[in-house]
Amino acid sequence: MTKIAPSILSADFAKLGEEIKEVEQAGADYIHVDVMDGHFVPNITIGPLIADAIKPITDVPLDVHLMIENPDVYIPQFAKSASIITVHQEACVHLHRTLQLIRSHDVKPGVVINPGTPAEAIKPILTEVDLVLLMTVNPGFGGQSFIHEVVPKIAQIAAWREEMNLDFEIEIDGGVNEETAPICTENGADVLVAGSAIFNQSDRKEAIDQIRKSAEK
Ligand SMILES: O=C(CO)[C@@H](O)[C@H](O)COP(=O)(O)O
Ligand SMILES: [Fe+2]
Repeated sequence: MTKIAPSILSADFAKLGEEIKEVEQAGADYIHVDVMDGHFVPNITIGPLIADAIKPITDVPLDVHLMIENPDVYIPQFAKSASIITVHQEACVHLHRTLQLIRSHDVKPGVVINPGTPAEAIKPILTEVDLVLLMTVNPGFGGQSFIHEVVPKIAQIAAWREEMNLDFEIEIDGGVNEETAPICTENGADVLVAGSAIFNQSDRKEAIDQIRKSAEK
């Protein structure tokens, strides 16, 4: 079954705990936590203190998406609450070492690439990851439109996974909704991040069910 990871970037931060409980009860598979530093991307969001505060209120694994420069400095802090930590290839000078650092903290390592980065940039480290996250928007903000030109990269990563006999998950992030979800899964995606398509709806269960149903059509 397709996994759904609600991005709390689009939640109401004044009642974040309730928002997380609601998507947990609605069947969320991961809670997607977007961490932005105002340098790697032009926005500032959540730090480790918020991730620590969320952790004890939910049984859903935290999928922490680091959109920050020098992620190595902050990995030990996020490792206290995260089940998965993803780092951008574009932000890592020593990507292989950073992925090993994440695993050394007993957290699943994942790698992310922006829409403008070719799949080839991460081929040499696919053996090191539990998850590949493909951005279908330029990172920094929720509510943007899905960039369709990324779709062939989903299929490419899925093909390499099979050829190399690996079993990492493929996650898609940005502009995922009922219309774009099936395009992702048809091409090999296992996990769909959705922020505005879930939190902008009053009935979060209905929103998650609809995305999952259309993803599996
Ligand atoms: O990482 C990011 C944005 O940089 C995402 O996780 C967004 O938060 C997804 O939001 P929607 O496009 O689903 O509204
Ligand atoms: Fe994200």
